[in-house]
Amino acid sequence: MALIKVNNLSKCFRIYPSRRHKLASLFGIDSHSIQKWTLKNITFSIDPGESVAIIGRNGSGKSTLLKIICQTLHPTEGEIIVNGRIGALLELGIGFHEELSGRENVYISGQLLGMSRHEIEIRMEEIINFSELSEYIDIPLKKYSSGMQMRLAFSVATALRPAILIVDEALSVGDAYFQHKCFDRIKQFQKSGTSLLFVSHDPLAIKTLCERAILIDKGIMLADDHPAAILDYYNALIARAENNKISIDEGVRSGSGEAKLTAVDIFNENEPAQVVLSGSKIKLRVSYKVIKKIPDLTIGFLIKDRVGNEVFGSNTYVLQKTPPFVQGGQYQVIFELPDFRLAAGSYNISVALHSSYHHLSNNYDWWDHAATITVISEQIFAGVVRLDTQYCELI
Ligand SMILES: Nc1ncnc2c1ncn2[C@@H]1O[C@H](COP(=O)(O)OP(=O)(O)OP(=O)(O)O)[C@@H](O)[C@H]1O
Repeated sequence: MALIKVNNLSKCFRIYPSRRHKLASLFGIDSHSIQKWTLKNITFSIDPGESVAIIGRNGSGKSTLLKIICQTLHPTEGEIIVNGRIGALLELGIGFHEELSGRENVYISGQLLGMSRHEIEIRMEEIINFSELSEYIDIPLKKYSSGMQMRLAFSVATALRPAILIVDEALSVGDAYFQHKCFDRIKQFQKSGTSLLFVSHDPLAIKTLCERAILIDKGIMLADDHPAAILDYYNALIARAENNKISIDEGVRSGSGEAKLTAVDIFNENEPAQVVLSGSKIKLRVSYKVIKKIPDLTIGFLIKDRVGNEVFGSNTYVLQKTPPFVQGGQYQVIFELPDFRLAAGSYNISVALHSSYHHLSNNYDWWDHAATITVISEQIFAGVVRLDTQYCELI
């Protein structure tokens, strides 16, 4: 018997132009709302012990689907059958009360997860120990950082081994140490037969924890396959969206236009790539044309992580190279990064044509988010870059 069965499920939200209109709808007066279908005809089932990732771009409907499975939202159409106790770690903040202490929140969210007060009391010490928040457990939650809230939420959600563990992206809020602790517990549960339903943008975590993945885009289920196949599909989807965005949205380009970037492509071991293994050889190919006479040319790139932190940048000026810049010429240059040791995650690359060291002097063309790259890693390390580490013992 399937643990979760989702049959032709659709969800429609009503959007009101104002609070007043929303309030009026409660009294049966609704002339202004519009319908927004967030999920359309989703059908799949999950067997006991199966671990499945839900993958999709922002706003594609993943959280809505999980909330329906957890029964905190009702579907508009279709049915959902759940045969087993759910342990859920949804978006941070759900079921938590800022004014109450950590301990009081454990009682409330534990009960929301179907535990009795007695069951929570028995497990309270273990919940607090796992979260490592004993010093803070009796102060109001509003004093907690988001990482601390995540610790508490995960500890409660996993206090009893559930038949199905549902983890939304909340885990990514925690620090690397606690994330590992969570992953260890998830793996232990999986070994004991718990099914996992996991929403993440982290390809490595998906491949490590799940044997199946479902891709949702704009509320429609596009595919249900092995994680590797789905991640390829997903990356193609992102790349297409990025390209579209760039061609239609001039806001991501700036510059005086004397020289123009025409394409930015990433190659991994000579093959075009969107997903690369940490430590492999990356080539960044920059195509450009020189439209007007310019005094000199510097080509630079800047790699940022998905929250916008600058990870690494360089340019032809600091590399002491002079790229060709004859008026009317069309050129391609390659930046080779032979040991691309970034941590697993998604990065975007901005590229610029300017003069001298910095793009603030004569910015010809600045292309923000010109390319995106997803790094997967077989090695575990903290931070954004894997540095060579030697260990020796002094006797
Ligand atoms: N209560 C609501 N009322 C109206 N629209 C909503 C509501 N909840 C979600 N939506 C809309 O439904 C769409 C899907 O949202 P959802 O949070 O499920 O996407 P998601 O795939 O989880 O996105 P993300 O990766 O950004 O968390 C979004 O356009 C969102 O604005």
